[in-house]
Amino acid sequence: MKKFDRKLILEDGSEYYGYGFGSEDEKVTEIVFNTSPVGYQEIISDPSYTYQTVVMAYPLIGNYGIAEEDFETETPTIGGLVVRDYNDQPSNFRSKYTLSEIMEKYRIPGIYGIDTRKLVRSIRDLGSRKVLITDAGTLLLEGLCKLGSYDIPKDAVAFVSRKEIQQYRIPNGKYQVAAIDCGMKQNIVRSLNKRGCNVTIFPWNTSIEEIDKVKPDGIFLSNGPGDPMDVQPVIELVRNLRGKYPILGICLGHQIISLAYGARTYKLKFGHRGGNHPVKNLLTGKIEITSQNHSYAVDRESLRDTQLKVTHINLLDQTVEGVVCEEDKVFSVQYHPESAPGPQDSGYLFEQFIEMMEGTKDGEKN
Ligand SMILES: NC(=O)CC[C@H](N)C(=O)O
Repeated sequence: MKKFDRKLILEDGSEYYGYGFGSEDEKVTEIVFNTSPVGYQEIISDPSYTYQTVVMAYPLIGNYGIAEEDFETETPTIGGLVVRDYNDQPSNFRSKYTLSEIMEKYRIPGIYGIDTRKLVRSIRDLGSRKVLITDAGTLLLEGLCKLGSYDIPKDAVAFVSRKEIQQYRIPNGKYQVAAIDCGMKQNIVRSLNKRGCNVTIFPWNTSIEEIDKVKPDGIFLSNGPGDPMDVQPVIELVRNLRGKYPILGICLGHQIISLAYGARTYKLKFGHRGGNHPVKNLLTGKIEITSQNHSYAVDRESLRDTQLKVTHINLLDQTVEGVVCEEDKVFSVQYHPESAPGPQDSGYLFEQFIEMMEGTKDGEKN
């Protein structure tokens, strides 16, 4: 048997030996798991995974390679990737690179040959926690010291957000959407463009004056990494924008909206990451199968004293998955209607946003 050359050390002292792929960097990150059977390219390039190492519960990863058109961001920033079996010989006519090549390019360490069933169970039992990905020869004590002395940075949104305004215009675009980039996935831009929206993307710390200048029909608040409480400037921005424009928020954007209206957020034990989470739409009674990727959730009790109403709940653990303030034309969801690959049940939320913008265009603006 080939000799192990890399390993994971977790805060509880457990070690998992395997083989390296991607970059050989040593890193401390937070360990989480994702249960989607496909979508590893979108996962490694989703900015929401900044400073996190993802364990893929599905055992075979890499087999369809990497396609130029499928990146969620130009520069992937995920912390690391852990898989059971890595396939370095993709078979797919769209594939341009192997997963390992891209992970090497963006300095993302990978490890394969790991008992991912055991590791996922340990994350479920003990929760998400810090992990060191390192050479197989690193001593356990040395690794534990590194884990203990390193705090995961809180600047993830500032790190991944665009530094300049960027436009994505389409021929005959009917609506102008101003998007606040906290780590925005490209498929959200594609989803809006496809439905007739020009999108102007602003850095996370933009001012309301800058946004007003483009005369938007609606505001979009993006997904993004880290704790929503760490992005106070965006929470403040939403307090000023609400009531002035229709607003749609996704994931981090949903948490930011809830905080702006006075609700609270909290960290889940190990979060929700996968492509088959059932969510109930309380307004229609329908159930959607959704794609999810989050560690934090909005506290349901804390919404009571706000202007927000719960619109969606997760049927696995009853957590809040969507809210609305009808008066202000503000709504948001914790999951991903733009998901690709993934269930398409929730695409109607973009149509709902467009209807709100259409209503406002007709002179209903508050
Ligand atoms: N995908 C996201 O936007 C994630 C939001 C937030 N960082 C969380 O983990 O809950």
